Amino acid sequence: MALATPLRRLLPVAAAAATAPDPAGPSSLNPRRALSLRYGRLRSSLAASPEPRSRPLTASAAGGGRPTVLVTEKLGTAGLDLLRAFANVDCSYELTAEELRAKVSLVDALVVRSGTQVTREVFEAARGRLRVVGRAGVGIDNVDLQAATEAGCLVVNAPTANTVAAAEHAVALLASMARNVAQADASLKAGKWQRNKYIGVTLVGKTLAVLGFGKVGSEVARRAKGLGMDIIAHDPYAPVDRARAIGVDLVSFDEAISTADFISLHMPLTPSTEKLFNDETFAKMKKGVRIINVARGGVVDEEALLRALDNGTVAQAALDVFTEEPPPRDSKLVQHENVTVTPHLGASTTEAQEGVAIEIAEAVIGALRGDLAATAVNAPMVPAEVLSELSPYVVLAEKLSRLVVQLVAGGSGVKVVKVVYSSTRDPDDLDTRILRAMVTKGIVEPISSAFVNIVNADYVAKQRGLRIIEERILLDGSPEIPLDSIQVHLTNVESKFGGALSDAGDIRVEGKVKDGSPHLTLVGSFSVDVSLEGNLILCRQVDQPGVIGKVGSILGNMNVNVSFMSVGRTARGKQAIMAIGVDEEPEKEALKLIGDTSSVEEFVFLKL
Ligand SMILES: NC(=O)C1=CN([C@@H]2O[C@H](COP(=O)(O)OP(=O)(O)OC[C@H]3O[C@@H](n4cnc5c(N)ncnc54)[C@H](O)[C@@H]3O)[C@@H](O)[C@H]2O)C=CC1
Ligand SMILES: O=C(O)C(=O)COP(=O)(O)O
Repeated sequence: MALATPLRRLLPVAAAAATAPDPAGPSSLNPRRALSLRYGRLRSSLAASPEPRSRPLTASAAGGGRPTVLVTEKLGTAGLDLLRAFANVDCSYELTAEELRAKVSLVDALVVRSGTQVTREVFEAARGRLRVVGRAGVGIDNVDLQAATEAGCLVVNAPTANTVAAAEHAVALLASMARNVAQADASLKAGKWQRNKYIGVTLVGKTLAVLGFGKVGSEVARRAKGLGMDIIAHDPYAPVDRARAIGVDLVSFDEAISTADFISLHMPLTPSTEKLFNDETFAKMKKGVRIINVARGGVVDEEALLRALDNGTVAQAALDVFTEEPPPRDSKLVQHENVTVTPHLGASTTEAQEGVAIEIAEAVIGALRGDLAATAVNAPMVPAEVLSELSPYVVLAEKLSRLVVQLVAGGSGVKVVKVVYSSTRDPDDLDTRILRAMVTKGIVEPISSAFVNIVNADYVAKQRGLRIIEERILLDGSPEIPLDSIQVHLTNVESKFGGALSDAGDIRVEGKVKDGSPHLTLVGSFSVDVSLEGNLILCRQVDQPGVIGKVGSILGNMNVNVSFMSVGRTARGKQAIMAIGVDEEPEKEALKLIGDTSSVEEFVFLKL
């Protein structure tokens, strides 16, 4: 079975890592990244930029050291071992909502299953410290994703390790419902022998409609085919080819529910699937239909199901999930004689729980280290190869943006940022979402208390009324190198350094990656070439002998080490810009002396 393979390969490797944690850090703990579709390291994508305002995910908010992970529901031991090798782990089960809110501000990551409601109040109570929520399973309907995104908190799930378990449980419910296994078992244990009462129905030749033809749904279809059933499926987003390959016809919702003898639900709970099964839809079903729900209770209007069971439209139902979990003790649905129930056991096999625990532990550790998780639910999914290729440009985009925003004269209010990418690559071959996020980070963080990362960049930009316009210049040449240069323009703002204005009146800077590190290559209309490291002084002067020496001596006399210097001029004897990289921040006195130097017309000190 295709789905079993990654899991089989994962378990021995991860178990070895768990027994022999790498003392140097968790880098050896994530071998699976190479096996499945994982995403490469990208420190600044999540937080780890060198600026003090950023909060590296590895450091606890209490001041460095190991991060702290709160686990609120039972997790497989191999996953816990992985977490413990990397972080302080607090396993506190069955917390009340109030207890969870009290604890969450003390942790960097939270690991939950379906039983913990991670609400907006939880994110608010975290007061910015919580960086990652790991959902050890598939459904993330118990996590307020919008609130997580606004808080810049990454949500990751473990989408593959429990697929087979959920599919097997659906098939178990299908067969036991058809043969009244649970009811007959209870009857016999109560001392009865009711062979006539528990006559069942056969599965062979019956039509099963799979609603939601994703990972679990397609595995259910595969298995039910083996039982001799005819399978149809409805899923507005499923590829026809995948269905055809398993011998399943994709049909409309109405056709699926009106022709099926059995209906198995496998879609997520979302606003559009909530109570999708209601009086109206039950009325369209074949009389005597049987329903299995291993997805989410909320996709069914439970009152309507009860009515459909009572009037015989639905002959039987098998339910693993409920709108409210656990359901009320006196729930008429749970007590109904034609309903078979299990307490949300779909993912509960030993194998699935170990797999899920490892899958989520790896995702949480990766996220805390600053990797982009493959299973991020509220961040753009950028493949590993793309990330590793773009990583120097990610640094460049952020540095250029940090620099350009410092050139704005106070009170101008940045509203529009134009980012121009020059590349030999076709636009379809260059994914710039991560670069755009870093531009937002670079623009917003120096001028506000906001913390921006890949998770919340677009949200923060929108909230602040900041428009990021991306443009492309297609260059001739080989597409091996993803980008030649990045320009960042700020339009409709005044600059405190006139030399940074382009002919169009925008503040404009351009950078390139040289030998893997970011360089500033253009300021306004002046070509320069300085490494974007440390701090930078930009001076505009009339090009004439001696100016460089004078400024250099002022810095030298003040013990400020010059790391780079580059001069760009329009023409000999005309305007020039001197870009000086300095390791230390010069004293005010030194800056004043630079300003007083004859021929220096303006200057600005910038922190990168
Ligand atoms: N009972 C349990 O313990 C478990 C429950 N689940 C639940 O099963 C569900 C499916 O899980 P996976 O297959 O892993 O997810 P998946 O994301 O692979 O598949 C879900 C499918 O539902 C489809 N879908 C979305 N809206 C739909 C609609 N209106 N009508 C029909 N199809 C629609 C999607 O296109 C997707 O193909 C989730 O709700 C998950 O939480 C999963 C594992 C264990
Ligand atoms: O993975 C899912 O969506 C599940 O429903 C499993 O939930 P659980 O982790 O067993 O609480």
